[in-house]
Amino acid sequence: MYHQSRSELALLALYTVLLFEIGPILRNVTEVFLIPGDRGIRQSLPNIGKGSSSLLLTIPISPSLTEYSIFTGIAKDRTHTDVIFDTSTRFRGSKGGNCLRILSRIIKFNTDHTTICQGKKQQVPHETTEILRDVREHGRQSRERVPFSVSSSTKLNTEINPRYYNLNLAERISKLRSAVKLLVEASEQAISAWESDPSSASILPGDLPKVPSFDLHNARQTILGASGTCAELVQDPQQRLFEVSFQYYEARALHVTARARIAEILDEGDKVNGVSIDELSKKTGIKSHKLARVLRMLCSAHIFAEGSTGFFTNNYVSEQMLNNEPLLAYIMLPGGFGYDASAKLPQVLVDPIKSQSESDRQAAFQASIGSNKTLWEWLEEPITLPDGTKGAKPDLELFGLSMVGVGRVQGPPLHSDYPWGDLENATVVDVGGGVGGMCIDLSRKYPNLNFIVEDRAPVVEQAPRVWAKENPEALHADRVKFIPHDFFTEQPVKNADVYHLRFILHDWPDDECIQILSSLVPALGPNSRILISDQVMRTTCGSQHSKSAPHPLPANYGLAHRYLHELDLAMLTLFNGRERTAEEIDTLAKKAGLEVVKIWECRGVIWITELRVRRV
Ligand SMILES: C[S@@+](CC[C@H](N)C(=O)[O-])C[C@H]1O[C@@H](n2cnc3c(N)ncnc32)[C@H](O)[C@@H]1O
Repeated sequence: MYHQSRSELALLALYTVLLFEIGPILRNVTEVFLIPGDRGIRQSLPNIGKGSSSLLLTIPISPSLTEYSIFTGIAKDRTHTDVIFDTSTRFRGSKGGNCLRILSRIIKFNTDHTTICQGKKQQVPHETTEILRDVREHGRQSRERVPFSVSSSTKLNTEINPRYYNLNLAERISKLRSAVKLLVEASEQAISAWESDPSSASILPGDLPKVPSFDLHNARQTILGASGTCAELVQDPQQRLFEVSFQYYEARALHVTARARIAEILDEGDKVNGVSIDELSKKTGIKSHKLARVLRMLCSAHIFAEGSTGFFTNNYVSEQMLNNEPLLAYIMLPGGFGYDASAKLPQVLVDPIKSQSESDRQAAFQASIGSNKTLWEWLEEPITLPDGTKGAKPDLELFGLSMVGVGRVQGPPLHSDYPWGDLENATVVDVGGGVGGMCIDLSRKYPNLNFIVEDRAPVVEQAPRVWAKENPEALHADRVKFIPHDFFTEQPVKNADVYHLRFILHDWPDDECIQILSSLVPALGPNSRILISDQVMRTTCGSQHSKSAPHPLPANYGLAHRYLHELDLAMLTLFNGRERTAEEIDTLAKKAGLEVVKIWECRGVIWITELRVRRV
């Protein structure tokens, strides 16, 4: 009786407080902590405040007003959005449980989602155990932190401090529902695109990727973006940070398997039951349990499959590595000098001189090789071969081949989504065109176009051999010429219809890009255009130059944009270069006397930005 009246008294006080003082705040409550016992709350509070939880207010069930004011005093210093209940030791028997139930009615939260939080090393008092049991009897989890639920009718608070945006549960729920809806709708779109064109659903190893229909492309972007948004909302945020921090091991695992040619070994073995890890170990020389762990990491990332324990097969993703040297080269490229350079990036970014530098001789790459040579100079440096003679660095060949690999995968949308066909028998000058990878593909698709491939002398020297294999007709019909040319000097081919630069500007800092573009200007005729084939960076904030992803996805489709950021940081690491936004390209263009007239959004990661002489 005594305890009953004390608890009722406490509840009355609490009810008054809830109604007049904290009622409005409770709309933002995202988590509830149940702190067992007076001593417990003192021990727990500091931990809660410093740890993972968030705390706005303590609401002691204890009738002790002194204690109450201590707790609210602490709470007032914090600007979080949780509630702590102090189930005082004064509540005995099952009264604590009753209090909890009554409270749940008053503030309309569901005790299913009450967080039970205990202070460190604290002994659970008898009555707390009863509360826990009481909670459990109602089909709840106990002693575990469970998110506090807000009814779906709860209105979103759009006026919350953005700092605590992610703590607003109502917003989180609404976002998750919208992301799942997008995921379902976009998946149906992808399925119907696959059903109307089954060849769009798969790609055979070695085939050029098919350019997807616009519907399928949009659906893919949305599915990836929505998956990322769902993961962000449901995953433990601290665990997510750990995961990203260690993510480079996924890349390392892929490099190991590409180097060891695992896909090919699996393809030669038993495709139904899989190849045993012992056999893989024998063929690669990598100790079996070590290789198994590397492979299992990739299986969990949906690359390779382990059908039964210790037996591996290729899957739809890993089989793309079969007999595809250019693709393998591009996969392995970031695993060598690129990876070594990336290890220096954190250090270089805080170096007072190097961090401020925009020079392509002061990037992380130079810190990793211990000299100020550019990547191009370093690649061309001869090395001493095992027989004592001088020869080319293996990285040089790998780089050349990898450009073919990336071009094959990312090129097709560039061929389809720019109106090359309207140019009829135009001349395309490929500036820094390598051996002409882009032009080879265009020459096959548009037989009326003519090409001039320009690059540094040692590169263009290799080009005729490549064309003789890839498109001998174009070579014999004199549709292609090769000119050694340094793109920092004036363009020798005048009045061409197209000056094309693929994967060029992103390799260079701004000043060099302005110089490259300025060197083209004197050659431009009235109908000349410059086409830049590079990634056009979009941020999560969106841009007036490209369509934003549907709400609630990040404007740039988040996860779908991941590779673009990876490349952007690779360019920073290797050259102090960058992948640029439309606004940044426009700024460079203007400084060179040009302007962006159109961004051609292509159905892939690279887009085409069209520049013309600036109208004054
Ligand atoms: C990333 S690769 C791109 C190659 C080609 N555009 C493609 O898409 O496959 C950059 C190219 O720029 C060339 N390059 C670097 N510096 C150059 C310069 N000063 N003048 C001309 N080409 C240069 C390199 O030899 C290399 O072929």
